[in-house]
Amino acid sequence: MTKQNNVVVTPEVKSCINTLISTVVLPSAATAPESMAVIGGFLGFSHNNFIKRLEGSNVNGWIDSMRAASPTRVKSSENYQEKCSWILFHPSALKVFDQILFNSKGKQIVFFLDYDGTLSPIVADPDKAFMTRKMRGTLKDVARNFPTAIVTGRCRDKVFNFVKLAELYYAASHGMDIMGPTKNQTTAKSKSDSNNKAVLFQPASQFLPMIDEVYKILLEKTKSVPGAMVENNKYCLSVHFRCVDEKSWAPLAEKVRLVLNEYPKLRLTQGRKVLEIRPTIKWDKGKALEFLLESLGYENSNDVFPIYIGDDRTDEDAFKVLSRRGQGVGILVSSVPKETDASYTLQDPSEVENFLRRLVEWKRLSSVNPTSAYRVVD
Ligand SMILES: O=P(O)(O)OC[C@H]1O[C@H](O[C@H]2O[C@H](CO)[C@@H](O)[C@H](O)[C@H]2O)[C@H](O)[C@@H](O)[C@@H]1O
Repeated sequence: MTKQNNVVVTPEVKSCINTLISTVVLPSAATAPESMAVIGGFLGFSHNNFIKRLEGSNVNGWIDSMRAASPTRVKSSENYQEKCSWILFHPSALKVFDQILFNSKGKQIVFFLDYDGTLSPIVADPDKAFMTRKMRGTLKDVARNFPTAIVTGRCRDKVFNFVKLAELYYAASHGMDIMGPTKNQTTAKSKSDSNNKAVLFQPASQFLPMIDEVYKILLEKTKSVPGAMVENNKYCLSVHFRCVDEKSWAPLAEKVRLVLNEYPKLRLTQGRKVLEIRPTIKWDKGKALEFLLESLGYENSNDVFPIYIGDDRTDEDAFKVLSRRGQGVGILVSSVPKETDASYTLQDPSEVENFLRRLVEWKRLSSVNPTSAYRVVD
């Protein structure tokens, strides 16, 4: 493995470069894919069709964005070239595992993990997004070795019922409900709630009545759309359209828009086949990450190496924070090219489990024999 201009050149990357050189750098005019361009010796491509913000756009914009969440298949050759370009800039975290370890040298690794699509596979029924037993075991070991937080759009109770580990931090409802570990002593500044749990921060409490009200209205308004489902995530709401026929996406989006017109203090964002309704406060997963780092005593510290793993658009706020701070790494879970501020990728939750397991194993070896700490642990 070699490193050129910040791009890690694995054999896979090398093969991609060769393919790209033959098909893009020296293309015949007829075959050059429109979306790709040679930029300063490197290859880039337009991702505009992958991400569009819903806020402020009209209903047609919303529908485009809902479609963009599941891009239609491009021709397989184009798809391969696009993927090659993407892999160059966002290599697999498993392939650059040693480099990540090297960069974390002497620093405290802190884990931030999204839930749906990261620790559990995406399934049609949100109530059945179970984590495997293997993942839970690995997560338990991760938390034994590193401060670990689940950062999710789900409400705290629901995600806790899936994860069932009291030793973790939970930043639920897109970070609007942050709780510390209840099992072991935590160094984070906390106060106790009525159940004697270490509640750290709930910046949107005043929105609870409004969210409840809108939940009831949306349940009523969307019940005529087959497959639509409204989920109450306490400080935010999810309107799922994964099981809705594409023909009904526009009417569904219109119904949601009409309801939100009456609530200017709520905003709409989008996740994976889901419209997310949230308070307009300036709070997101990125802010939650910063809050937790501060609570752990790493506000202005260079001695910390946060690793954030997530699959969703909402995780991009956290990737941006890491890239702005120049600290740690963001890892996007995706098997297809997406616009992202993450540095690395993992394909699916089983690769996430593999990555976490390797870090636990490295930690075990390094405490047994500190000199072996930065050797490959395959
Ligand atoms: O921040 P996350 O932990 O990724 O939560 C984001 C949303 O995840 C859930 O929805 C997603 O997963 C479902 C189960 O696999 C899937 O059916 C749905 O299409 C996905 O969007 C959750 O149900 C939402 O409430 C979260 O906001």
